[in-house]
Amino acid sequence: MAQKLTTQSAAERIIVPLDVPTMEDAIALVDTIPNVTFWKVGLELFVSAGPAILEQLKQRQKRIFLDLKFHDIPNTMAGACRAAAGYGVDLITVHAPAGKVALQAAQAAAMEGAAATGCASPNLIAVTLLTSINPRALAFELKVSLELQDYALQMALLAQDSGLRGIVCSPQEAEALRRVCGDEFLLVCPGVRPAGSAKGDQQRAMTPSQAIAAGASYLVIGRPITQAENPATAFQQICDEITING
Ligand SMILES: O=c1ccn([C@@H]2O[C@H](COP(=O)(O)O)[C@@H](O)[C@H]2O)c(=O)[nH]1
Repeated sequence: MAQKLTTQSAAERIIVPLDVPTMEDAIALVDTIPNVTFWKVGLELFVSAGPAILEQLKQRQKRIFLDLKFHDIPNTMAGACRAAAGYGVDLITVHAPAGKVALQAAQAAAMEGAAATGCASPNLIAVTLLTSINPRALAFELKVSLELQDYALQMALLAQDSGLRGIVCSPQEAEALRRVCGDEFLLVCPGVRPAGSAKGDQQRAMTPSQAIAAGASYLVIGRPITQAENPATAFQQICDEITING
């Protein structure tokens, strides 16, 4: 039976993305929600602010998910992961469809990059299928003939066979993937929406407590928190929802 979470342990399972255009906006947001312990730096902020934002987060003793979703040939993936691991971040993303040789090279290079800089090894995790893709887009735009759940499973197994520590997946696939990939494999789930909040571009969403019950290791929850009138209250309400309904 799943263990009941306390409010604090619920808070530690939520990663909040800093999807903002500047370093100043990012720092303001971090300081607005002091109870958030795990922040995600994605493409928008890293392209605009560079690695200096990672230093700011470390100074505040925050955990960091560097979500740059590398997808390239093996040599380039390896170089990017080696460099990213040198920042001393906790999680790094790549795309699973880059293929086994690229994923293995990325995993080995991340370990080398961490060792060379004396940083703790990051967990490299692979995006199975973006949570903005629905079954129709998978079939008719991406021309993938597998059912969405089967495709996500194949990508998860590819990541696991390549030696990665986990995946990014929708909470809708989490239960099946947890069953197949086992308890130690990290399932990091975006596409999480409290009941009644706008889905935006997320196509395969679940509520926070449903996602935890489905087996998610971490939830990535952005706009329902960061665009709320009071982000700290919105974060607290999500922690409470997980604690009460989980
Ligand atoms: O499949 C994926 C992979 C990454 N993301 C990222 O998660 C957050 C979600 O933000 P919301 O505001 O809660 O929608 C965002 O930074 C994405 O880049 C994802 O949504 N889906």
